[in-house]
Amino acid sequence: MGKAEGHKYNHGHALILSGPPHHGGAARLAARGALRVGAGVVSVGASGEAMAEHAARLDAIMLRAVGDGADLAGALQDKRINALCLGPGLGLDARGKALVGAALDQSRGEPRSTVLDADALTLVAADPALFAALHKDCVLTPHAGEFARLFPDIAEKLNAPATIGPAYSKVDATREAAKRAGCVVLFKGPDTVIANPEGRCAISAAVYERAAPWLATAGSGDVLAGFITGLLARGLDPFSAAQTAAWLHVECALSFGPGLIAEDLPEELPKVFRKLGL
Ligand SMILES: NC(=O)C1=CN([C@@H]2O[C@H](COP(=O)(O)OP(=O)(O)OC[C@H]3O[C@@H](n4cnc5c(N)ncnc54)[C@H](OP(=O)(O)O)[C@@H]3O)[C@@H](O)[C@H]2O)[C@@H](O)CC1
Ligand SMILES: Nc1ncnc2c1ncn2[C@@H]1O[C@H](COP(=O)(O)OP(=O)(O)O)[C@@H](O)[C@H]1O
Repeated sequence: MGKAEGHKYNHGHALILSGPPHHGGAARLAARGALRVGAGVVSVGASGEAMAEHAARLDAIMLRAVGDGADLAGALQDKRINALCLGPGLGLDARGKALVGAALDQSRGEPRSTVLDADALTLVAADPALFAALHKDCVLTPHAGEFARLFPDIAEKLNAPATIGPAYSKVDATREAAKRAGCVVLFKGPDTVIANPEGRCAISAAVYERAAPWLATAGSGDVLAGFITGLLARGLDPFSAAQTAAWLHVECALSFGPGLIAEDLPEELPKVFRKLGL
């Protein structure tokens, strides 16, 4: 996690796509998370109408005009952009859907590491073609509601009362979902489960001495999506990026304590890194 050498582009360029004007907070939270976790460059991609709002709120984070899917495809000609995040505050309109389609389009060659969260998950759940376009460098970060939209049959099995043992668990559900999606799935909650399509699985539990109920605050999931995107930009593989981000997310909450709001999470990272000796 330490930054031993190199210039900013050696630490990756993360692009966070934002949605309509007046809904930019979630994307800015994700961008701040990506920057604090160590991506060398972070940009927010916004439509023309949303640029002024972002410009008034961003300094170290750069801004790039991304009006539609073609603009995103154009931006991705820049191979230094090595991680994408779509979903936080993206919206469910035609532009949001076109951006998710362009992000997942593999016809340009090597697929980009891509975090799909929030509205992007709802869009993927509603469109079989988008679901089919998911690839091994994607990370899906559903909460329970989004998980049920994406994998209704798996959620039904998970939520059914167990009549004979062993019960079908959140670990079973997340592994099955990752296999079906063909990518890493991070199923959020106090008992966050991360699985990859090959069956590898990790649990990031925020319970007992690691209980962090303050994480149940608007926007904390957006910051987690940003942490994962930043770690992907830094070159971690999807499973390691998701696992490390989930652990750091809880560490930041524990370090800050009660009263936490989403904005505090990225700002707590330097303290957590110092404690780790980085
Ligand atoms: N500061 C900002 O700018 C912020 C902006 N944000 C942005 O807002 C947009 C909408 O995001 P969203 O999360 O509010 O709505 P969405 O997921 O579409 O539906 C929520 C419904 O799902 C259900 N549900 C079931 N289980 C659940 C669970 N574990 N956790 C949560 N929900 C659960 C539940 O239904 P219920 O269980 O109540 O029947 C609930 O009514 C999106 O773009 C996001 O990025 C937010 O990130 C906040 C900060
Ligand atoms: N009681 C809890 N204890 C620990 N972590 C929690 C708790 N409730 C929610 N979280 C975590 O907080 C985050 C909430 O994300 P999400 O539901 O997407 O909210 P938002 O859309 O407002 O950002 C997830 O990382 C989840 O694991």
